[in-house]
Amino acid sequence: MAAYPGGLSAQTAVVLGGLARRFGTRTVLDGIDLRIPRGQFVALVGRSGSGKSTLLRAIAGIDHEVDGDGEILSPERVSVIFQDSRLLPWRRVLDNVLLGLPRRGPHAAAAEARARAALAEVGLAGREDAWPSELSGGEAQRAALARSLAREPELLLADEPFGALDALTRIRMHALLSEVWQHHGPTVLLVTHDVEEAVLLADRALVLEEGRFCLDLAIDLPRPRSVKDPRFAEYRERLLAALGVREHESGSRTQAAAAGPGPDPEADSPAASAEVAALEEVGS
Ligand SMILES: Nc1ncnc2c1ncn2[C@@H]1O[C@H](COP(=O)(O)OP(=O)(O)OP(=O)(O)O)[C@@H](O)[C@H]1O
Repeated sequence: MAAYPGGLSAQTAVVLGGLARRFGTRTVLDGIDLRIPRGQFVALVGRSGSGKSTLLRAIAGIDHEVDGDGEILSPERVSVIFQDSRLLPWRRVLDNVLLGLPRRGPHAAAAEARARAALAEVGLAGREDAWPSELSGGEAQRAALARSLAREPELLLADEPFGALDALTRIRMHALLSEVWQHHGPTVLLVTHDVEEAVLLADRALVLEEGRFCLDLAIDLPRPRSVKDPRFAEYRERLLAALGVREHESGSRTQAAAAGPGPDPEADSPAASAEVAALEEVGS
């Protein structure tokens, strides 16, 4: 990626001009223009294979084979979380959160305090000495979020971080991410299949289709947000329409516009459904 003419301003976290990515003869990203203001929560939605992860990897600086112009906050201010927690199994939870942070010297005590505070913030106080194998899927993702928070990122890139979680855990994670964003105010780019996740959490939803954005939608809903708000349904329908999904195909709740991992069947039990309904207000 070449430097962007004009570069980042103090108000901008990401700026891309004509970003392209080809794999052999196949063009996956075809001239993406994007400017993300600092502090904005952006959801990146698209069908499976539309190039969401490819775009996130380009922004994260993991993929250097991209063409076009762009400028992103420097890597030490960017943190990435993935669908799997990527915790190192041979390190205890606290040591995972401390990865890459100073363990010795004048900044070690402050780093450990930040790591412990981040674990407390995600509800894992008391689990610092656990091994990753002792955590549930949701706890592991919370530990991954803590690892990001401990770095105090200005840009948080999240590639379907809740995609492998059951419905109930996913809703709890929505509330947690919403709180974290409101408390710390990082810029967030969240890749998701789930249009309801996008409308619950984001200020802006981008729909990627055939290598370009076919919709750039400002989501102007007050927080805390509820799926029961009639305007919520309007945003949801607009996103589904952009994805080419008709209402009767979309199902009742949080249906992915494209194939993704299904919810845990146990989460659809009557007790779980009641809890889901109670939890559906994010950020409340
Ligand atoms: N390293 C690679 N080599 C060749 N093709 C690739 C490579 N990485 C991605 N692709 C292709 O690029 C396209 C976009 O992939 P990408 O993972 O970005 O899609 P996605 O929108 O994130 O999909 P999903 O929602 O299923 O995760 C896919 O067709 C994929 O096969």
